[in-house]
Parts: sequence; structure tokens; C-alpha cells
Amino acid sequence: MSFTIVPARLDQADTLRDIERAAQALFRGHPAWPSYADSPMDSQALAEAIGAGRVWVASEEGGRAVGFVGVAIEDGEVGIAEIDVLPSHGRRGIGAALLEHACAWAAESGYPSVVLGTLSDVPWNAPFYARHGFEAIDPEQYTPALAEHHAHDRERGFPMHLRVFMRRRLRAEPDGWTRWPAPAKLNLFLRITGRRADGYHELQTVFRLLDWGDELRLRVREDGAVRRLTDVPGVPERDDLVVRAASLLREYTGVAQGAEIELEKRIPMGGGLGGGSSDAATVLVALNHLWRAGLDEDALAELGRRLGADVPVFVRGRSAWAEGVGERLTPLALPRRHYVVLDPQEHVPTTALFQAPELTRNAPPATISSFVSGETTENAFTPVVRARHSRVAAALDWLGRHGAARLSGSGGCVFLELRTLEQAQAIAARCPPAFAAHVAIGVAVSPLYGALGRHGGSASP
Ligand SMILES: C[C@@](CO)(OP(=O)(O)O)[C@H](O)COP(=O)(O)OP(=O)(O)OC[C@H]1O[C@@H](n2ccc(N)nc2=O)[C@H](O)[C@@H]1O
Ligand SMILES: Nc1ncnc2c1ncn2[C@@H]1O[C@H](COP(=O)(O)OP(=O)(O)O)[C@@H](O)[C@H]1O
Repeated sequence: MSFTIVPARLDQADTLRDIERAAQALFRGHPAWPSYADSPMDSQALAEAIGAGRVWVASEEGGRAVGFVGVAIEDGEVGIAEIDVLPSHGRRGIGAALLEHACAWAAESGYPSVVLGTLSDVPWNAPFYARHGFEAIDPEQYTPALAEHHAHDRERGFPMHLRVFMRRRLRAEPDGWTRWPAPAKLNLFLRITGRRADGYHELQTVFRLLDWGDELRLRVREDGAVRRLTDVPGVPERDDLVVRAASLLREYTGVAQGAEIELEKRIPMGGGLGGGSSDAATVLVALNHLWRAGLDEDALAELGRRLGADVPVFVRGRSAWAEGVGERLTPLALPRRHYVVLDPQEHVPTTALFQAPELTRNAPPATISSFVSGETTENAFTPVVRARHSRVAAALDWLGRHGAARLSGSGGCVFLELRTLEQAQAIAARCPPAFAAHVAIGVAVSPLYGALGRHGGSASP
């Protein structure tokens, strides 16, 4: 029997919980059984991990999920949060393949190690992980996250004499692939203050970067070719901003190398979350590093601006106040906030909206202080998009029942800002099936720079 390992889909969450339950049943009679049975995976946390691309399933031919692995980042290393295989499918190498998949993901992402908690006396636990290069961690050496897991296990009545935390040190992937995040953005407000001679609009906005987004895999090619290996519906290879970014960087720097690019798209395209722009910025920053092209941030941001108005903020990697067409940036320290982002799954064309006669394009300039005080939160596109796109209007209305819902960029995604993760999760959990909901945290510094640091570059923009 053959199987494949692919990112989990949200509609598989219940199946994964069933697999967990079936796998745990093997522990019946073991002293760990009561605490396992008492603490199944939290469904909202599982949905978020799937949405973040941190869960992979092993599927049989025909698509049935028979096992899965989920990871979380803790203290700068990757933790195996859960790994389960249906007992009926045990002893076929599925668990080993899932474990290796998670370790390869961690190595490509530049993490130094993978950790997990397991049972010392169960043959398919600690001895299995030891065969895969994991070593027991001395309790004296626990990281804060492991110490917390340990304390939590004790509290829930876990048999602590059998508890063992293990770590595997990683080496760079031998095939040369590296992984890089491309975060989404929200526009916390957007005002159009004028129109330039070239037809572009002068605007003011606040870009809030999120900890959630697309993921790119990059590998240097020595023959100078730039290739996208992933099909993106509606975007031919040569038009893809990732290919255009790589080609522009090559031409500008005269670097002889090329690149292979794979894309894991999660950010809805044309959703006002800046997905294509962020992908392009990630390619610029990552290939500048991998090709040792040596451009500084200003030069990369300028190349980014040639690709699109939203690219520079992702290159600079800080949530910011923006003016001009979005390239004049002032980093902004924003309070820690959580967001529910709804995708109404309706494509909203940016160019047509900028051309809409009813768009207010001569607003008086706002000030940073009027934004910080909470006075300025409007988005100039909202009335235009509401009138033209009924699904976006419905998403604004639904989310608006829970607070001050806003449009991001030219839409169609809409969002609500919340103080706590729990508030955001509770709203996302009630989201009608017509919209896709994501929960994300606003970040001061882009996760792209964390990845650059892990890959040996500078971790701060
Ligand atoms: C509205 C915003 C707000 O962040 O975001 P999105 O909704 O696209 O995410 C941006 O200004 C969009 O930036 P971006 O999507 O990079 O735009 P570009 O590719 O440069 O331009 C697409 C088209 O939009 C129009 N455009 C764009 C930016 C701008 N300041 N004035 C414009 O008039 C132009 O007609 C241009 O041809
Ligand atoms: N790598 C890419 N990802 C997404 N869109 C891309 C990409 N390359 C080119 N595009 C084009 O850019 C358009 C805008 O995409 P995107 O940046 O995701 O949305 P928005 O500008 O609304 O925030 C897409 O509709 C698509 O035609």
C-alpha cells in the first residue's frame, strides 16, 4: 500500500480527531491512558494549526487520511505537538514517514532541532524516536517551554516516571531546499489623498503585518534559470510575482545563479492581504541572501516598489505607517492585537476599484496621532466595495455584529481587531461556512526576518 504526505485541509479536522482517538485507544490499561483520554486536541487550536500549514496528513490512494503530524514552534525550535497513525495502519512506516516529513520541514525552515514528549516504556514511543535520531533531554536542560509542558503533565496526573522529552539535532537539507514565510498584511485604515500624473494614487495607510501567510520553498540553480514548480490557478509562471522578483534581482545584480521556487499559497489571491506582494518580497530578501548578492534593504525595497506598491513594506518587514503609493514607510509600534480575518471568497479587482468614479480620492491627510488615538479607522474602498460586491458586504455585516469590522486594502477580505486570542477564536469558530475564517496575531517584525536569521542572515530588518 502506498501513501502520500500532504498539508492537512480544514475539512479533515474531525477525521484527525478520530485518528487521535483510535491511536490513543492503544494506551488503554497504561498509566498514561487517563490523562490522554482526558485531553484530546482542542478543535480550535487544531483548525488554526491546519490554517497555518503546520499539520500534514498521510493519505492512502483514494485520499483517505490514515495518520497525521502537527508541529508548533517553541523557544526557537520545532515541537511535535501530535503524531498519530490509525492502529489498523501501524507497522507500515507511516509514522516514520510523517516524523521525517516534519523534521525535513523544520530543517528547510532553518530550525536547529525538533523536540517531543513521549513515554519511555512504550515500544512505539521513546525507542521508536531513538531509532530516528532523538535523544532524551536531561531535565536540567529543559527549555522554558519544556519545563512548562512538564509542569502541565504533572498537573494532569501523567505518570511522570515514564515521561521523557527528546530532541533531534538537524542538519541543513542535503537537497538544498530552504523554506521562507511570506506573511499577510492588513490595512488598519486607508485614505486616498490624491492622484499622481502617472495615474497612481497617493494614499495613507497603516500596514499591520501578521504571523500568518504563504510559504515558499527556494533552491538555488547554477544554470541561471528561474523556475516556478507549482501551478497557481490564474497566474502563468512568467507573470507570477515570485518569478518576476527573482528575474529582476538577477538582472539588477548580475548574479549568474538562478532558482527553483515552490509556493504554498494560503493567502487568498486578490483578497487585499498582499499575498502576491509578500511572496515577491520574500523572494527578493531570500535570494539576495542565498545568492550572496549583497543588496541592502533600501535597494531591495526599491526593487520591490517596481513590482508593486505593497512590496516595500514586506521587504522592510515592519508594521508601518505608509504614505506615497505605500513606499514611504515609518515603522509603527502597535499594541499586541489578535485578528479574525474573513475571506468572503469573492475576487475584488484592485485596478477597477482605484478607477471607480465614486471613490473618494481627495481626502484631507490624516496624522499618525489621529490613527493612534483611534479616530481614523476608515477605508476609502469600503463604500465602493460594499456597493459592488455583495459577499464582501455580507461578511462585513456578519463580522460587524461582533465589533468594528473593517475592509483590508481594496478587499475582499475583512477583519476585526481583538485584544485576546480567545475572543478571536470564539468568533472564528462561529463563522458561517460561506466565509473562510483565519485567526492571526499582528507582529512588529515580519517572520521573514526570523527565517533570514535562522538561515544565517541578519534577523532584524
Ligand atoms: C490597495 C492596496 C493597499 O495596501 O492593497 P491591496 O488591496 O492590493 O492588497 C495597495 O495600495 C495596492 O497595492 P498593489 O496591489 O501592490 O498594487 P499594484 O500592483 O502596484 O497596482 C495595481 C493597480 O492599482 C492601481 N493603484 C495601485 C496603487 C496605488 N497607490 N494607486 C493606484 O492607482 C493602479 O491602477 C495599478 O495598476
Ligand atoms: N505569487 C502570487 N500570488 C498571488 N497573486 C499573484 C502572484 N503573482 C501574481 N499575482 C497576481 O496578483 C494579483 C493580486 O494578488 P495579491 O497580492 O494576492 O492580492 P492583493 O493585491 O489584493 O492583496 C492576483 O490576483 C494575481 O493575479
